[in-house]
Amino acid sequence: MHVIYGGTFDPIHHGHLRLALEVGDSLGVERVDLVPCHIPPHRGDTGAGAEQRLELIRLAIDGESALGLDERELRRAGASYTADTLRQLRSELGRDEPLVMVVGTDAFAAFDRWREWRDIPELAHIVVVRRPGADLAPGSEAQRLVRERQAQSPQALWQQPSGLVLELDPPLLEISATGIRQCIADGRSPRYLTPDAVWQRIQALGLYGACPDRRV
Ligand SMILES: Nc1ncnc2c1ncn2[C@@H]1O[C@H](COP(=O)(O)OP(=O)(O)OP(=O)(O)O)[C@@H](O)[C@H]1O
Ligand SMILES: O=C(O)c1ccc[n+]([C@@H]2O[C@H](COP(=O)([O-])O)[C@@H](O)[C@H]2O)c1
Repeated sequence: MHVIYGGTFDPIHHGHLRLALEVGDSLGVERVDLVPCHIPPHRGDTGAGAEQRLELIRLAIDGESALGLDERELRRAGASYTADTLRQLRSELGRDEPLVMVVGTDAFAAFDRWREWRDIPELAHIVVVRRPGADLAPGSEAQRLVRERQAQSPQALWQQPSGLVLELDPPLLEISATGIRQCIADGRSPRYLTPDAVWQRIQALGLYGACPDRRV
């Protein structure tokens, strides 16, 4: 089974890292690959450039064998559409290997606005992680997909290559990249929200309004 977890990761934080470990444990896989967006299709400019976000992820997962980094979206020009990423992976993995994408309910709520979203369940399973305050709207396409394709257990995802939606409700850390960017812009330290190595590099690069001369 191949598991990917996509995001803007602007910047990566302990909420992302913890979630990836929780999902990997629940599914029984050895590794979850983080897939940073190059150009997010759905939001404005990022605070840090693609290569900078990538560098921060490398620092965050250094020495952690349960987390990997898949750089394919950064190597592709233009907006990073998930359907393109899954299609590429499917052709590499062959048609029988289970492929899983992980997404929080905040991002999945707008699933029917993703490019070629109807193709995605044919390419991969979807693990939807329930995030507090981001329930799927009743009657939405996202909720319909969860109902119609619901997997009864993580084991079910091992039995077929794609097509199921598994809801997970692991303990989550209430951390957001927006909160971290705001904290730094306000001149406060985001320590303990993101790995120390990430925060040190953010300061050294002066990202998100961090002042390189005033290390905290
Ligand atoms: N604290 C968290 N715990 C679990 N999942 C999270 C957490 N933060 C983000 N996610 C999930 O990680 C994926 C990537 O999220 P993203 O990179 O947008 O992070 P974010 O912290 O939500 O960023 P921003 O605040 O800029 O929107 C999404 O599927 C999102 O639901
Ligand atoms: O493919 C799309 O059209 C699409 C639209 C919105 C979001 N996504 C993906 O959803 C993932 C989470 O997005 P975000 O905004 O929470 O970082 C990330 O991998 C995005 O590429 C993908």
